[in-house]
Amino acid sequence: MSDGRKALAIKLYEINAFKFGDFKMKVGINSPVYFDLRVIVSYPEVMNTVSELIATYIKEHQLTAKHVCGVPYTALPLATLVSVQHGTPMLVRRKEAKDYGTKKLIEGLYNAGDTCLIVEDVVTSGSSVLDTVRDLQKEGIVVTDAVVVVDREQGGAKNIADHQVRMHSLFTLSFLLNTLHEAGKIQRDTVDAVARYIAASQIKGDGSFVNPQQNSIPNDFSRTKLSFEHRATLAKSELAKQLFLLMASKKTNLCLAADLTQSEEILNIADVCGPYICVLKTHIDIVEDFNDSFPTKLRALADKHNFLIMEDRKFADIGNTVSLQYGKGIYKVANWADLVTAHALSGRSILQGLKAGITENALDGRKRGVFLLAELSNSGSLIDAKYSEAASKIATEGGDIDFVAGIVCQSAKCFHFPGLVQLTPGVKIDDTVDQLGQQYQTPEHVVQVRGADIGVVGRGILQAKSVEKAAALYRDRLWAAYTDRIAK
Ligand SMILES: O=c1ccn([C@@H]2O[C@H](COP(=O)(O)O)[C@@H](O)[C@H]2O)c(=O)[nH]1
Repeated sequence: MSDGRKALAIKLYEINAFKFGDFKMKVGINSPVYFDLRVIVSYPEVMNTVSELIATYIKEHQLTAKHVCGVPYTALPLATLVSVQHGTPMLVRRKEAKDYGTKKLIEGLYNAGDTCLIVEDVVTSGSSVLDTVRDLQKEGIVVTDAVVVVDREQGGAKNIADHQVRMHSLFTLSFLLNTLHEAGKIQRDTVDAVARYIAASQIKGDGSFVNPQQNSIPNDFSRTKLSFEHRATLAKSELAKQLFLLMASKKTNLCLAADLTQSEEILNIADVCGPYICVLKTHIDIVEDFNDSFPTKLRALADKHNFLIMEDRKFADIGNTVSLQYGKGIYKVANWADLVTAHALSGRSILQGLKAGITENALDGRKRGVFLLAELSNSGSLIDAKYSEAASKIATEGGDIDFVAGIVCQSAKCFHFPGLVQLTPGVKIDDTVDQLGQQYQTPEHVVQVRGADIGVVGRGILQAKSVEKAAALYRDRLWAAYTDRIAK
């Protein structure tokens, strides 16, 4: 059972059902760790494993009951599988009574005095389990046990036991953290920081906190407080990991937007500014004299100065077209760009399309990654908060998150996952706007207020008298803003 549980713990982490960051909880405080077991319905093999583990647990501990009931809503499909596997009839608790027909809160066939076992996904304070227990008890149903997938160890087990219901868990938070640490997925620091946080935020049966000071507990996992080195250990994408480590070792979070139309100009500026940047960003379709040797020369400079190349193509079509645009045509972007940008407009298929565009020719031993656009820097952009949220969801949930290195956006609130890189364009020291809608902020503002990990500078460097001095200045100010941010 233990090996099966360990494998499942790692799988839950890999599919982002278990994540680190800064999450607002139902109990009113923010948490550095969050379980989102809703995602497992998209992974039938995970659903199967979880429900089999619950069924085995019930059998081994002889938790026999006449019915099984899932706490709405996430645990409902799990309870259904357990019911079918055990041949135990299910009861369904409605969260609100229908205002027509039977107006019942508990659906299914039962008699007063019947026993019922509760199934729940995650327990924090235990209040959701107790709400279900209460509604069952109102019908005269007897509840003595609840099986939960994850016990966050914040007092829920005791609060539930105070109502004469035993809580059994497949996983405690400590077990999950230690398993991930043993498997090399997270650092000891992460385990210790979460443990400190959980110990300091124990919840009593009435929903109040044991430690009245709990609101002052710092969440060490707010992404803007973590170092790039630490965030590299939490990244799910190889390119995000590489970029965090590159920034940390080279001490630069400057991306140069090389928006020039002649290939020689781009190569010259890449050579001069290379020592100061972590990423060089191109718009290959503005280059007037493109030929096949240009990407080869640019790659050589990227290797010489240790920076990554990002083609800011902002792909936005259906998956099939995007795969052709990425891998084929004159530019064959997939062959030379470490990173590309893409709009989230067409949904998840954009990621699948891009992955499909990486052809045999592009397999040079390097990984590829994408930055999804969740916000734009220009005035009058049609992107709204709902769109940004949906875009960041695509970047953090689902089977292709290993391909997403980061998000292009303008605000720290846009996403929470510390394993993604925030790239923020619109950085200039001496202007606030251009003639065509671009809006600029200072390096300090984008990093410390807007949450940028990388600041993108184009004309601020390209139009300077000395591009090298300007690159050094932007590098210094962006980097100092980052080091101040994590020191505070
Ligand atoms: O929201 C966005 C997304 C991308 N960009 C790109 O960044 C640079 C900015 O250049 P500046 O000269 O510093 O204005 C440019 O390549 C844009 O295509 C952006 O500005 N805003």
